[in-house]
Amino acid sequence: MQKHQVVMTGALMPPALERVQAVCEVKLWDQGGVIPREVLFDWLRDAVGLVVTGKVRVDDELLSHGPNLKVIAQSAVGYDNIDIPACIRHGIPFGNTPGVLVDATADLTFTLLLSAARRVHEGWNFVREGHWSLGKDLPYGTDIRGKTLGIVGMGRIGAAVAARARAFGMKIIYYNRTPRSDEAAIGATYQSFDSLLAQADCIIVLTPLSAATKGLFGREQFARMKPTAYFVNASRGPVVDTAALVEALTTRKIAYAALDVTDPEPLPADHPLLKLPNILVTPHIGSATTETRTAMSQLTADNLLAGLAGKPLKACVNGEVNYK
Ligand SMILES: NC(=O)c1ccc[n+]([C@@H]2O[C@H](COP(=O)([O-])OP(=O)(O)OC[C@H]3O[C@@H](n4cnc5c(N)ncnc54)[C@H](O)[C@@H]3O)[C@@H](O)[C@H]2O)c1
Ligand SMILES: O=C(O)[C@H](O)CO
Repeated sequence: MQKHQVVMTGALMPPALERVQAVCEVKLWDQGGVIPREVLFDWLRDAVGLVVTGKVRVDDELLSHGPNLKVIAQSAVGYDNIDIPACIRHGIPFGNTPGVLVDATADLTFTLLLSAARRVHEGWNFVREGHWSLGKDLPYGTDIRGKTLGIVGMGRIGAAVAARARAFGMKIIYYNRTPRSDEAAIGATYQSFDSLLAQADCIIVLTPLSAATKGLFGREQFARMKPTAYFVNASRGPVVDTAALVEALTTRKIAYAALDVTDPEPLPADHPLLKLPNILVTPHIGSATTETRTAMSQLTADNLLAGLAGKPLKACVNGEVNYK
């Protein structure tokens, strides 16, 4: 039986990769970094399937180099790098990985808040430098019990963060594109964006990146927050204006930031954010556990194989596409 020609811009986890390789001839970019665009264009010429991992921009230009593409599957829930209208124009279904990464990402997001509030990483650095007693170099942290948490983007991951925050005794308010009909079950109260900014002791951002959310947090928004506010971003870097965040942290418009995502990514070693004392940064590891990355890879393989068979994808973003 002739195998399907598939391009992968990075490896899926072994069990999923093996499933795909059993029925597909896979051209895999395994040299680290982002696959150069010219290489990708060349590889796409005969491909019927494309698996995207990492920062690959899928647009009209790319799709025009893959005239035989029947499906694109990305191992991530966020798809701000994919031009969905272009996929529809080219008649290509696009699949992502919602749901399976909710708990891992919510765990990491809440860990960022706790680590920042309790100065965990600073404590560790302090001990490694040979210190022990608290002094001016290791200020007290802050309690989160009884504090107001504002979640911006109350979707799947936002609701899972709310469940964790409830267990820690926080009061939860949220701002979303539309209020949720199940907010009583989530234990959160809808607020306007400005009201949330003014009331929250801690703010967690979990919206997708879109035209509406790019730069949602800028100078004006940081100025509206409490000077004691903790700010956590686990969505996408460009939802925050980085220069405005640096200024807000430097001038203590807000107290502290913890970021799993930044703009740019990766942050250059000499970036101003990394020089600040009141920040914690992790390298976009929200979903990075073995179990979750395996589940994401399996769902990506499911989407790919369904698309190659001309069947509806398990998780399809552009469900209205006419299957080739
Ligand atoms: N740090 C990581 O590793 C990591 C992991 C997974 C997801 N993410 C990011 O988290 C995002 C959310 O994932 P999810 O599965 O919870 O998605 P989701 O679609 O379930 O939730 C997103 C929520 O944001 C809301 N929203 C959209 N636009 C908005 C706007 N303009 N203003 C206010 N709210 C808005 C939506 O109504 C929805 O409730 C992803 O798109 C991705 O960018 C990051
Ligand atoms: O969107 C996602 O799934 C995460 O950011 C992993 O890339």
